[in-house]
Amino acid sequence: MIRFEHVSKRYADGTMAVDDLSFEVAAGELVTLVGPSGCGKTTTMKMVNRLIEPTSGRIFLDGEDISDIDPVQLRRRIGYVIQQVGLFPHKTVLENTATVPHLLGWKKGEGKKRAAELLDLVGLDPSVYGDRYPEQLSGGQRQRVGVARALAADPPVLLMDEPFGAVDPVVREHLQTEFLRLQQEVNKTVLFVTHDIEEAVRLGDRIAVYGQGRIEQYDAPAAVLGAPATDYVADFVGSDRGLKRLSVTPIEVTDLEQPPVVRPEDDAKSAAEQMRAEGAGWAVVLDTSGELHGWVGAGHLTSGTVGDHARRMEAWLPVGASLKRAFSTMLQHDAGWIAVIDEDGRGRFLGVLTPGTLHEALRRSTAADARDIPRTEVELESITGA
Ligand SMILES: Nc1ncnc2c1ncn2[C@@H]1O[C@H](COP(=O)(O)OP(=O)(O)OP(=O)(O)O)[C@@H](O)[C@H]1O
Repeated sequence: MIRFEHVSKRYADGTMAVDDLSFEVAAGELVTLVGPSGCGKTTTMKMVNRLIEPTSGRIFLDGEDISDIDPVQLRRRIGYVIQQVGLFPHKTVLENTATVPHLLGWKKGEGKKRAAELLDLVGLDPSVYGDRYPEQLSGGQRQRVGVARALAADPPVLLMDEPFGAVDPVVREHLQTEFLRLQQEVNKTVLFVTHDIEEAVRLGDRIAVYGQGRIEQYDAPAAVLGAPATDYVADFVGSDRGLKRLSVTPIEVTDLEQPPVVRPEDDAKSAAEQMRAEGAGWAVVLDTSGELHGWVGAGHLTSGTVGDHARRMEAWLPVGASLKRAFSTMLQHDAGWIAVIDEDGRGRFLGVLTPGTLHEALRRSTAADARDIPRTEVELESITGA
């Protein structure tokens, strides 16, 4: 969808902002550009909508060389969101959002209708916020209007330059979560500039880690964290990259252990014998439909049925949740294991994750496999990254 071919940019004063850049962003992909200040991220982005012209090399949009496209036409295909938002102070939120449809000559009613839909989509009720002026909004709300406005003409491509940079960390995380949900719906091709590796990892399908004017690594978040291509990247992602990687590695069914399973109606004493025979101190209690009922310790099973002694299972997660959530759930409930259930919300029990299997799951890192690195070769300092 977007392809850079040997693109360089040297400014008039001789600064080499971007040096022989080649990379490709697939349709519907969200790529984060991350790196220290001055490494050329913004220059890269502004070359896509021709706010800056490259000194050499070519950029293609959907196979078309963008230097052959009229800049005004080009920008209609590309939404642009920046940190300072740039809302018009004397226009209402609804008018601001309808700016591009208005410029495109849509009928007034159609533009406003579309603007209202988009405000809704970014979590701002148009009946509450539509008639306000930008100064009557919080920083986070203004950013949302910026995103809505960029989406108004439904461009296939979005360029976002530190769009959530000016808000506090809590609002920022909230905006990130909302944006990820929005992206699932609108499925744009997105270039997203940030200097925050956490944000890059959280949002990106792929991350381009910039050194000075160059991309040092272009890979999935788990690969960047699990197998940094250079010392520079390792340094940039931080010594706690093992921890960060927990948040981008999902629990998979193959990670799970299968503990002994008993039923609520089972006789307690025979269940205890069965568990001892298997060398297990506890078992998972499932009802007949395979749903998680709770758990039970062998030591309690002295009389009656298993159901009389079963305890509620507090520590559980759906499959696909991140290993970070798994670890955090273990800590929260002071649990040595957590139950993992079906994603569909019907609660079918799939197995348990223990600290040992969690560690293994982190080792197997899908990204390491994708890069043909044998799992056992993936360096893993420890899950605390020490
Ligand atoms: N118009 C310009 N003329 C000369 N040099 C420039 C110009 N614009 C940017 N630069 C320089 O080019 C380099 C790359 O700048 P760019 O804005 O692309 O970096 P960045 O990675 O986006 O940085 P930041 O995270 O601080 O926004 C920097 O050294 C910067 O000083």
